[in-house]
Amino acid sequence: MSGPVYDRVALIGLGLIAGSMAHAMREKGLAREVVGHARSAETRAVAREIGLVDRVTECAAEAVEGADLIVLAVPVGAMEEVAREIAPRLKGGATVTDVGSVKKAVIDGVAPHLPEGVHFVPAHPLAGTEHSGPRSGFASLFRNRWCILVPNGADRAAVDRLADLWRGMGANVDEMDADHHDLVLAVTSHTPHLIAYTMVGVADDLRRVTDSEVIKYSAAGFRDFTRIAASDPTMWRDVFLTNKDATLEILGRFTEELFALQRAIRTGDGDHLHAYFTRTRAIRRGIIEAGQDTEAPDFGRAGVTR
Ligand SMILES: NC(=O)c1ccc[n+]([C@@H]2O[C@H](COP(=O)([O-])OP(=O)(O)OC[C@H]3O[C@@H](n4cnc5c(N)ncnc54)[C@H](O)[C@@H]3O)[C@@H](O)[C@H]2O)c1
Ligand SMILES: O=C(O)C(=O)C[C@]1(C(=O)O)C=C[C@@H](O)C=C1
Repeated sequence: MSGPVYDRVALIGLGLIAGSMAHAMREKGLAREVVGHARSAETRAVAREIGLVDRVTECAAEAVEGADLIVLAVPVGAMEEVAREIAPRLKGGATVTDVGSVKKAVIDGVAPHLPEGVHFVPAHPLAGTEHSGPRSGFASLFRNRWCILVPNGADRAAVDRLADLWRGMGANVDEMDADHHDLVLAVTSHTPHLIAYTMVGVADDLRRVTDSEVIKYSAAGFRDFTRIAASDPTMWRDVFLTNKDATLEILGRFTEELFALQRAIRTGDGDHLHAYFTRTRAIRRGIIEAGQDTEAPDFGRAGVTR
């Protein structure tokens, strides 16, 4: 990609995702100017200290003035409030996007506030870490990861331009409708996070029995759970409050399967357990063979046998 995709980009909320976008856009020269708004004086001070963006504003509406692309990078539950605040100052022809982990609730909250002539192209980069805040971003976060756009009838040229920005930051781009996105993410991200939170909570409840052994001897599986369970509480509270139906649907299925496995353990039904684990192992192997786990170590691929 050559040259900037947008002249001025405004980032609202300067945390992990906005910070990573700022680093990536700067590294690849994708925007002529990046303006950032943060609510707290502390975040604004850090953003200035590390030179995260070209200009930091105290007021969200001031940040979006004259911007060609406005990125809402706040927790899902704060999107509507921010949209209401910036709406009167948006430039005609500008594109508003968001990076929220849930799409239907964001569309319902944001779209009604945007004036005619402003394009709204919701997006969700499937990339993150358990860290948050203005120091947590890094330029390579989106490299070889998916970014899902949810155009919802938006102007084609505006959608394609946003797709160019995400590709410029290293992501692969796909499109989906909002309900489908929310169901897929309930399976691949939201419910797994809830399970990790629960498992770490259970271990913590048992800490008097196990002392610190759970942490000391934690094998890779539990260590991964603790990493996931360290994710931002505000962000995840909002995810579950706004993707309620899909998460409850998947949780219902999950508990049915869990009860079946629990029964197999109690009754000593080894065939059931073996057949189940064989099926799930094939799924992991399929992901690696399709080259869809870019972080899998080589020995993971080499270990795939039929
Ligand atoms: N962390 C991830 O793994 C990840 C991945 C993909 C998408 N997302 C989504 O991206 C969005 C941002 O997440 P993040 O990880 O960058 O979070 P973060 O906590 O690192 O940053 C969010 C920032 O928004 C600010 N904020 C909160 N309410 C605000 C308001 N009303 N006005 C202005 N600023 C406000 C917070 O102070 C914080 O600085 C969320 O909607 C999240 O669902 C997160
Ligand atoms: O790796 C992590 O820390 C993440 O959990 C990132 C993750 C995910 O579930 O994959 C979390 C939430 C997002 O909306 C997108 C990505």
